[in-house]
Parts: sequence; structure tokens; C-alpha cells
Amino acid sequence: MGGSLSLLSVRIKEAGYAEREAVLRDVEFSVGAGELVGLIGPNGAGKSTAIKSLLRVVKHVKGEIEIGEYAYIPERPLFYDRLTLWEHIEFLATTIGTQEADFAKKAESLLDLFKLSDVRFHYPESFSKGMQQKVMLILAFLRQPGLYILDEPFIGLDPRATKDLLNFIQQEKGRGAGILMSTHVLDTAEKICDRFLLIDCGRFIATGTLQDIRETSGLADGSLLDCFDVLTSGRNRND
Ligand SMILES: Nc1ncnc2c1ncn2[C@@H]1O[C@H](COP(=O)(O)OP(=O)(O)OP(=O)(O)O)[C@@H](O)[C@H]1O
Repeated sequence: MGGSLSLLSVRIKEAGYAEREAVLRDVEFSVGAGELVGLIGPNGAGKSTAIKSLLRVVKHVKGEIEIGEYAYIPERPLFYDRLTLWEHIEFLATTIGTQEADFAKKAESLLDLFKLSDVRFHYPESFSKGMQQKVMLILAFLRQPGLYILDEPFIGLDPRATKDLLNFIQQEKGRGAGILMSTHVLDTAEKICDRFLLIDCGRFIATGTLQDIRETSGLADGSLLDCFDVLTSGRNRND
């Protein structure tokens, strides 16, 4: 970690949904301040289980997890069905007890940026998938936590919203936030992540910078996708 402040430190020996049925094994990593770490792996590899273990949603976890204040954006957005978008924002302000006079202003500018100002008094339950994803992002960004945990954040976003999200990620990194992000969008991940955790069948199969991943996969100039393919194909295609 080069001595940088660790916002998340994970040493999981085993984790699973039932006792003695481990889905994850020997998962160890950390996320430092200003660092964006990509959690990458095929369907069913264990990415969501790893994230849910950090959040203590997965019951059977053997190991140690040190985690500070964070915002979590789940793969599937979740809302209070009787609250409008603006009421979600007001509720958030109450729960985090913000004294900031400009909280509403910040919320307004985020709504404007993500083109949701016109629907602020509507119920997020009625929004499209992409609009719902944007609401989750706005609620997370308003909290400005030390750590973000983003599970597949690009799903459903149009190109403009994707670009806005990428800008926000850079901005929050600049503020010193750490980010753990699971994604299948490997060309984007390759460009923006500082480090990668490649997971398959519940275990890390390669970790580190793109250079480290290239060395592990034996592809000196390979893209993240090429490396992913080499490192995971043996297991998946021959199973
Ligand atoms: N609630 C659950 N109960 C039991 N097993 C589960 C549960 N959720 C996931 N699993 C199992 O855990 C393993 C890892 O699944 P997980 O959802 O973590 O994969 P993933 O890498 O997030 O996949 P995807 O890319 O498809 O979202 C799979 O074998 C899956 O069947």
C-alpha cells in the first residue's frame, strides 16, 4: 500500500451463505485513500459475495474486516416506496445529521447534472433502471464518505451519465476517497482503476496493477480483457 491510509482492510479465510459451504476462500486486500480498486471476475465468481461479506450481509464469514464509514451502491437499486426522490434526499440529510447550509444546493446541482430535476417529486420506484441507478449515485455522492463500494455501477447508465459518473469518481478520488468497484466493463476498468482484484471460483487468481496482471497472465502487452480471458478460460470453458 506504500504506506497510504487504508480505508478498507480485508482478510477473509472463508465466507459463504451456509456453514461449511464456502463460496469465497483466502480473499485478502485493502483499499487506500484516493485509490480505485476494480473487482473483476466472470458471472458467479464471487464478486457480490465478497462485497456482501464486507457489509456483513453474508452470515458465515471467517476472517477479519476493517471498514470505516462508507457508501454502498448495490447492483439492484432499493428505495422507500412512499418517499419521492426529493424526500429521499431530505431523509438522507436527517440521517447523516448534516448541518451544511449548502446540502440542498449540492443536491440540486447533482439532480441537474444527472437530468433528474424534473422528476424530483416523483417516486423513484417508477423510474427506469438507469434513472434509479442515478438516484443511488446521487444519494451516495451527497454523503461524501471515505469509502465507496460500487457494485456494477455502469449498468443502465446512458453514455452521458457514464461520463458524469467517471468524472465524479475522479473528483472523489481527488478528495481522498477510496473506491472498490465491481464491474464487467473491462475496457473502462482498464483505463480508470489503479489496481485490480481478479476473482474466479471464489478465489483471487491475480491481483495488482495492469502490469502485475499482465505478468501473471503471461501477456506482456495484453489488455485487461485478454488477461481476463487467459486467466479464467481454462477454468470456465473446460468445466
Ligand atoms: N444468496 C445466496 N445463497 C446461496 N448462494 C449464493 C447466494 N448468492 C450467490 N450465491 C452463490 O455464490 C456464488 C458466487 O455468486 P456471486 O453472486 O457472488 O457472483 P458474482 O461474481 O457477483 O456474479 P455476477 O457477475 O453474475 O453478478 C455463486 O455460486 C452463487 O450461486
